[in-house]
Amino acid sequence: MFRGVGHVLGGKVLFEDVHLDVPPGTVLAVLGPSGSGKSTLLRMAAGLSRPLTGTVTAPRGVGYAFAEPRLLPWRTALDNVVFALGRRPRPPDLDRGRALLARLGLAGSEGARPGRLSTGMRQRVSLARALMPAAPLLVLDEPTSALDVRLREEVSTALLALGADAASAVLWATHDPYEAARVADEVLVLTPAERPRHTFVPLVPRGRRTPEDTDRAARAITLALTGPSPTGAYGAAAAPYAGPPAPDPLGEHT
Ligand SMILES: Nc1ncnc2c1ncn2[C@@H]1O[C@H](COP(=O)(O)OP(=O)(O)OP(=O)(O)O)[C@@H](O)[C@H]1O
Repeated sequence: MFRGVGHVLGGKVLFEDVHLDVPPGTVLAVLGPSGSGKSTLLRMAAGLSRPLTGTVTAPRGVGYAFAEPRLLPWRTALDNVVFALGRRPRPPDLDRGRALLARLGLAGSEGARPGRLSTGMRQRVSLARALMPAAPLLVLDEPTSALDVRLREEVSTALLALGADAASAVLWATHDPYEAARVADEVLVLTPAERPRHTFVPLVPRGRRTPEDTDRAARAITLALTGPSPTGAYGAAAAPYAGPPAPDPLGEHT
């Protein structure tokens, strides 16, 4: 997907020589301090902008949930969701749209316009819209940032079931190391250090991950975000995680 990608914005080098692949059915979480380039990298992955150096191969279909919901205010929640198809919705499309909204806790709000919804509800409508096309690439820019703790867990579980477990490749930007450690198969940290500008944190496959693995990985990610030597810090903690990701036995591929 990314081959030797580097980018500069406003005179600041955001990343350089990034190589990454996100296989179908897996989640790559992207973390980094505010302004480190997460959204920029996500837009490139979707083919919405070009890198200064290197190449990006974007798939044909992309479901994208931007950091701000960007809903059409004159359309209902359901109309906003099915709008993602870019064609006149058929009855099965409307059924799928309703089911996605229900899965994200919005049953009963299908007919509401965005102005009548809370910030967290609008965020979930935008997530349902991104899921609607069941695209090969799902890009989620801080998808749970407007949700309370309980909803964060519920919505991230639903996103995994409807995204990665349905065979999409998922790019998921977040500020939360614990969320990344729970949902991702691999983590890309845009580091505040000058060198390296980015580091990858591999994780125990989701189907085999214990709560202790998640806690350990969250600490490793936090170290990568803050520590001067992320590779060294993770190296010690990472030994039990080594090995390629195995298929998630809980995943229901359709
Ligand atoms: N159009 C632009 N022109 C110049 N600089 C820009 C432009 N867009 C973004 N930037 C800068 O690029 C950097 C990366 O921005 P980006 O939105 O990708 O960061 P981010 O990691 O997603 O941040 P946040 O966590 O705050 O959402 C920032 O320093 C930002 O100021």
